[in-house]
Amino acid sequence: MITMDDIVREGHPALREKAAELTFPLTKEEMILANDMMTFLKNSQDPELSEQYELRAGVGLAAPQLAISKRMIALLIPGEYEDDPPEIEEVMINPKIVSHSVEGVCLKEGEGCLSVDREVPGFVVRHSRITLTYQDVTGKSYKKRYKGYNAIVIQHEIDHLNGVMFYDHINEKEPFELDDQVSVIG
Ligand SMILES: Cc1nc(NNC(=O)[C@H](CC2CCCC2)CN(O)CO)c(F)c(N2CCN3CCOC[C@@H]3C2)n1
Ligand code: NI
Repeated sequence: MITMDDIVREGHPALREKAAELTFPLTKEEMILANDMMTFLKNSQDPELSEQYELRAGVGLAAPQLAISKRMIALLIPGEYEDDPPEIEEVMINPKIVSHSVEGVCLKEGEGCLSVDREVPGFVVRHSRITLTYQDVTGKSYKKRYKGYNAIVIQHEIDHLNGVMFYDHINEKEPFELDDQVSVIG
């Protein structure tokens, strides 16, 4: 199982590389990786297991964070209420933002990253609405639209596939500067 020991931290070259597209059918190893990434997110959101294995909670994970430079991300975004089904529970292969809004959005508390062992204060402004194409582990293609919190998480993960860290987006001089095209959520 994936633990925090498997997640590389800033300074590791994999976090600054452009990851390679996957081809289909996926290898057995790639299928196992997809499954292990989703299992990590589930474990990290489980109060007992996250404590037992000392996991930091995550709603997303990208393969480069495991030093695997492939375009694969896992998303496990809970529903609004305790017993709701997850908002997103998906492993996306070769995800691509094909269009996006002019308007921006950011999380009120800023962002963190499982590969960054420090707080980096500041607004991380992202597209508030995105249209995404991706494939699932069987190779089936999708084209979907996401907005708000879901769009933020997806963009954070796709950034990892392009060697971008969340703090690259923070305005160093004015970390909490906002223009009127940006809404603050969360
Ligand atoms: C927002 C949030 N970020 C958490 N961690 N950071 C991450 O997921 C990083 C990715 C996120 C950072 C900002 C946008 C994407 C991981 N990243 O580095 C991968 O690239 C959380 F854990 C979390 N939640 C809310 C839901 N809760 C359900 C119950 O379990 C606890 C969980 C806590 N919300
Ligand atoms: Ni991250």
